Amino acid sequence: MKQPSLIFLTGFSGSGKSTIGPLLANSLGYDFLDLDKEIELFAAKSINRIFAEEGEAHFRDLEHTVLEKLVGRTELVVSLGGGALQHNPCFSLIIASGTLVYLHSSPEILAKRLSHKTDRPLMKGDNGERLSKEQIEKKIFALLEQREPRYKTAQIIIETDTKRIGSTVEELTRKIERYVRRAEKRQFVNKPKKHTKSE
Ligand SMILES: Nc1ncnc2c1ncn2[C@@H]1O[C@H](COP(=O)(O)OP(=O)(O)O)[C@@H](O)[C@H]1O
Ligand SMILES: O=C(O)C1=C[C@@H](OP(=O)(O)O)[C@@H](O)[C@H](O)C1
Ligand SMILES: [Mg+2]
Repeated sequence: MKQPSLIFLTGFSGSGKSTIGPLLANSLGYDFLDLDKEIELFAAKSINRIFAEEGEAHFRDLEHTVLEKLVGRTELVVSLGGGALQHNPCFSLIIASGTLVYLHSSPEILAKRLSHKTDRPLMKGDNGERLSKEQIEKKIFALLEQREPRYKTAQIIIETDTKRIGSTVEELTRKIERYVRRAEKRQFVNKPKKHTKSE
């Protein structure tokens, strides 16, 4: 059953899911999980090593395995990895289980935030070499074109480029509280009535 208060944060690498997630959970009074961190605990190895030693397909299977353990929970914020929605079993599970929130950032801002990072295997060259900011921007444009359609299926979409992190958290808290209240009310109204013996 879909749990409106099970909040999934999606968006491209660098959009702020892992940074904003815990702050948002605290503001909502919810628990928080970072799916990448849960995968690293489950696999007992870093994401870079999973990609290097077992490949992206295995990483996507791990994403699904770990996601299955947390669906059904309520009052929880989950920061997804940037590619989770592209794997059909994960996408189906996420949209059936909770509320999807898309943190939208421009490719230019994403490239700026990612240009000094080494912990995103997909932002490296084919031989694992570091890329220039321009090469990263090119990769972002290509991947975003593939991924944006599923990001945009989110029930809540928020711009992060020009806002301070605190403002994004405040705006998201208001939007999510309003959305969850209305969704839970709809579920209550549509809930099949129990027939008493006298009827
Ligand atoms: N709204 C923001 N403004 C400025 N820097 C940000 C913002 N969101 C994230 N960052 C920075 O961008 C980098 C990536 O953020 P992160 O939360 O890891 O993104 P994701 O989990 O979506 O890949 C981090 O260094 C973080 O501090
Ligand atoms: O874009 C992707 O496919 C990925 C994004 C990463 O998470 P972040 O979005 O937190 O960087 C992590 O799941 C992995 O490196 C794959
Ligand atoms: Mg992250």
